[in-house]
Amino acid sequence: METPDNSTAAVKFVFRGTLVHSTPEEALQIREDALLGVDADGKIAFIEDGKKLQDISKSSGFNPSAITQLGQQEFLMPGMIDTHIHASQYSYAGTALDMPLLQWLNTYTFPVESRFKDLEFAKQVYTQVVKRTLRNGTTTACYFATIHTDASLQLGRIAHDFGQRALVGKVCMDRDNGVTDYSETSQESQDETNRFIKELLNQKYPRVKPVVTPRFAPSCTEPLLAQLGEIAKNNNLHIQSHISENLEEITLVKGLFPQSESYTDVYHRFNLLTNKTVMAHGCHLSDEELVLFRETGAALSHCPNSNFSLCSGVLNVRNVLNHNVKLGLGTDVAGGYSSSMLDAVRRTLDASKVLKIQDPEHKTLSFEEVFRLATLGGSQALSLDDRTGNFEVGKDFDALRVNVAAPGGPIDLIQKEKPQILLEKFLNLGDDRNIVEVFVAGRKVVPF
Ligand SMILES: O=c1[nH]c(=O)c2nc[nH]c2[nH]1
Ligand SMILES: [Zn+2]
Repeated sequence: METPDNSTAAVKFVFRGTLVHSTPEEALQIREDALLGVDADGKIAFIEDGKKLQDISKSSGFNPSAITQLGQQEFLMPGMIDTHIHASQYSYAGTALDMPLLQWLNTYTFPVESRFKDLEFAKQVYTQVVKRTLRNGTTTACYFATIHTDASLQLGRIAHDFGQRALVGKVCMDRDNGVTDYSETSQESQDETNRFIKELLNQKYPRVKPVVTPRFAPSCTEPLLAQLGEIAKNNNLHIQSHISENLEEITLVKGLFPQSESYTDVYHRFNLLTNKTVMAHGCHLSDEELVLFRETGAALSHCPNSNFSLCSGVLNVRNVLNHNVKLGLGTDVAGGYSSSMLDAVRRTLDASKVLKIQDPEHKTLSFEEVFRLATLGGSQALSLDDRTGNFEVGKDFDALRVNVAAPGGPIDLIQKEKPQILLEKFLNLGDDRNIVEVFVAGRKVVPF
């Protein structure tokens, strides 16, 4: 009698059906009638042709009858990666979109964020945002919390408990912003950042990590930026912030940092641009600044809903990609009003078309390219592409099971469609009703 090969004996479950994902070479790669096996560690054990079922089941030691067969209108795709979202702003998502950035921060954002010293309030909002984003298919989120260490730690715990992969940032801001009850001294900001990092790392959550988070240059003094650069370097941590979102902000930065050659140079001088840095927006960056991004390996998070909602600007994604700068998509809740990465996909396509309207020579993004930005691009922007972002043997199984014709869902299919059309319809018309299951590292995290 044949014995199963031990090296692949630990296959936990297998899907058979259509896979759609991206590679660096191909924005959309489709595999029909594929077999995808997931091992006990939640990693992709094999991806094979469905016709090889008998051979693979023998060599991998699983029973062919235990396979989950996907339906005609279903496919598996990689989980989506939100490279920039303020968990602490979720309570007012969908409102307060009537002002430009700096006024918006003082009027709406800082007063709401100051409420997160109340751990009960924090728990309520953070539980809702983690559940909502998971339901929307966000398997990895890069979160801003607030200045409050204990509430930020709680966000890390909630993401871990629900099984979301997350980077969590305790926000740092030591410049007076005129809002009582929402500021910290430089010393507090440093000490609390160190405590946050230590306590979060001590939890040993496998998929939730701290990210050093200067809010943006106008919120931070030079000594604090310098300290945060040191902390990130000494602990080999991710870094996130905002850059070049609107013109008034850029003028403010010029006045606050007269020694710096550009907004990008402010962060560069304090060692805050690394290959583990992700900066939100960048709508108004010059080509020279994009070169600095590429040279340092720093990434951009494109947040088009926010850029439209706060009338900040329109990022030229094509130009960023032509500069070989890593780029992912972000919802930027609550400057962006939607917590769904499907919305980020649609707004990215809209932004690209706005540029085309302004300049007929502009080469618009295809839906396949934007699909890649929402998945593989995000994982590259967060330097997590060795773990997630697409379907490769050895990567974690972070995936969405999508049913384009889900009963009661928003899409009517009139006829049998090819996988490429099914994906396009889902990206443009779908919502959480179409996302029937969500997996992170092989664990089914939706339905809860
Ligand atoms: O969109 C944004 N949201 C914020 O909370 C923020 N803070 C600084 N810059 C910001 N931009
Ligand atoms: Zn933001």
